[in-house]
Amino acid sequence: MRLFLQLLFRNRLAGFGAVVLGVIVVLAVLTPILPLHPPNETNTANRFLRPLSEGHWLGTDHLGRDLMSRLMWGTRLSLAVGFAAALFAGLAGAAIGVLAGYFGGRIDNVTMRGIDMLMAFPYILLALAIVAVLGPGLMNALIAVAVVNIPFFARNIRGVTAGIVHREFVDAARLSGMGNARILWSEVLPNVVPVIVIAMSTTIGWMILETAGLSFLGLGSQPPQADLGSMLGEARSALITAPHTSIVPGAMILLIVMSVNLLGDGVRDALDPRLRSGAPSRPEATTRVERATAPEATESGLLRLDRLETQFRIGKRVYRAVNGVSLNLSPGECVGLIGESGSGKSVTALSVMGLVASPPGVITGGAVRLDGQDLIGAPYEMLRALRGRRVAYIFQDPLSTLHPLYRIGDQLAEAITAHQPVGRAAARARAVRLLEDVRIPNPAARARAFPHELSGGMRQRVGIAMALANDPDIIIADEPTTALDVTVQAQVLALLDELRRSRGLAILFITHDFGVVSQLCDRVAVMYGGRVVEEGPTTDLLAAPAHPYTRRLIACVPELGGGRRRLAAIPGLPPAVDDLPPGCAFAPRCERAQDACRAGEIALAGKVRKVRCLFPETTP
Ligand SMILES: Nc1ncnc2c1ncn2[C@@H]1O[C@H](COP(=O)(O)OP(=O)(O)OP(=O)(O)O)[C@@H](O)[C@H]1O
Repeated sequence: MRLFLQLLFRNRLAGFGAVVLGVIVVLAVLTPILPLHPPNETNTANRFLRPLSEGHWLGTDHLGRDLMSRLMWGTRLSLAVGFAAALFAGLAGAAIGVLAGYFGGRIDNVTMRGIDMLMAFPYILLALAIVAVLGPGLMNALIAVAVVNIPFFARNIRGVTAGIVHREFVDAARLSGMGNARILWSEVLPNVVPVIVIAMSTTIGWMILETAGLSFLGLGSQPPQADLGSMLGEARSALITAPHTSIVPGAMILLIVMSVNLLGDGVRDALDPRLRSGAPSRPEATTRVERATAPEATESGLLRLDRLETQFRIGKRVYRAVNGVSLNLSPGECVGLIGESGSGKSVTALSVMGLVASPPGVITGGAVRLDGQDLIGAPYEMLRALRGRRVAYIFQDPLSTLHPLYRIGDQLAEAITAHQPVGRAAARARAVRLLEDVRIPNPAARARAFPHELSGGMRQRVGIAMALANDPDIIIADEPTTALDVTVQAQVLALLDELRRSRGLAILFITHDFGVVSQLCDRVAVMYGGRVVEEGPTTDLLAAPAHPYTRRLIACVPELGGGRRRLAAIPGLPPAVDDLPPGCAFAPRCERAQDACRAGEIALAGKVRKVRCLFPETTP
């Protein structure tokens, strides 16, 4: 709740809306005890008094009634009707939507066709028809406004529910023996409630306006009772001679609807978890760069990362995800980047092509040089031309990177035409050849399949084919085999190794599996708390790890046939990157740590074997 309020008030307009609406609601609630004239007390001798007249701050109307009093009572009524209509429409629409989306089939068909019929009538005409049948009156206006808004909620919620019911956690609930009612209550509803709240918060303003509209036409509140719409309706005839009688209720409607809408937008942004980590704005096309100067190039290489720093800034917190990483990748070389979850491997990889989402990501220092050319801060068009063509990515879960509604052949062809001026037929033929290259059986037929029709291993091969589509020089593979079983994993690794050798590809391979590293990588860099703590040729590093963290990490790996060896889990937890300790980040978990380790910066020392440790296990 605190986080929600923080996010809400970080959006200044939403905060303004909340304050204005809060004041109006408090005044409306307190109206019966405020020292006001009775709202319906007429005094024709005092007709159309101007604002700031004695005893009547806002003046009087055509019957001499105090406008301030009528405004407060009218606001109270309009707010109550607007909120009640939104609540009614929201609950009824959500109930219909959840049931239709969850049960699908005939229930969905019947209810949604009914909803379609309601939507086929012009909105206001339907409201007028309902009031005509029920008769004029505020309660009937409320019912009419609520009913015409039910389809909006029903359709929205039905769509969200239909998307949720096929998700794995709902299947798991079914498998665990839960009944429909329990699944609806504990699995579906919690996912739908934020959508209902968001839809309600953004429609309350409309409902207040619509009720005011019906009252304006004489179909809502009936004299002498005042709501904002009926006040406007009564003031219509004196619009020119006594404009304040219209301006007062009109300004209040404007204030209420504006503040409700601003607040509703803020609630929507604050409830949307995707917007929580960043300002409610569109992500930038490349990662934002706030770098003072680029460091001097120290070594040459195909891809060279020099003291790269990437942070996430969320409110006042700064997460130093990548904290001065240097790496070198030569043509045909495979470098492994290994470390515990959260050590900054993926953010390092994404920073290379400016793919870290901004906000909240910012590259604050260092350089990424491709053939000597610095890519940090490069124009978007240049990065776009390089992405996929010179540097391609393979991600862990191909199901989330492949478009579910397009055939894989078409997606591959699209990746090709994004960078190469070839026709559709040539791109399709090349797509089939790529599938063949990654050893997919019957590639021509498979090119016509959708991603969900392939097995996990095959999907990952498609991911590799996609990365190869434009003959890149470098592939950055972010845990491409983690989701696969060991046999498929071995096949995919063998394929990557073969492709590397046959095409001279350089590979940056991110993993937390030393077995994979030893199979594939020439060199390996170990990351901890956003920094490289050890680096060197794979065989040397595995045979004699120098950093205590590397040694402990290797000791965590179970060995087949290794007897009843005790698995040594590393005590403690990885550091929070928004609160890194001074000195060595591993010191709090290290049995060799001494005071000097906590005193200050420790350099990555060495030439071929490098280690960032004052008391290494072995001298590299
Ligand atoms: N959008 C974000 N907002 C805030 N912090 C983030 C965001 N993305 C990543 N981080 C933080 O950056 C740090 C590095 O994350 P990263 O994804 O690079 O870790 P990783 O080593 O690749 O882990 P894994 O092996 O689990 O993928 C983590 O502490 C993570 O919490």
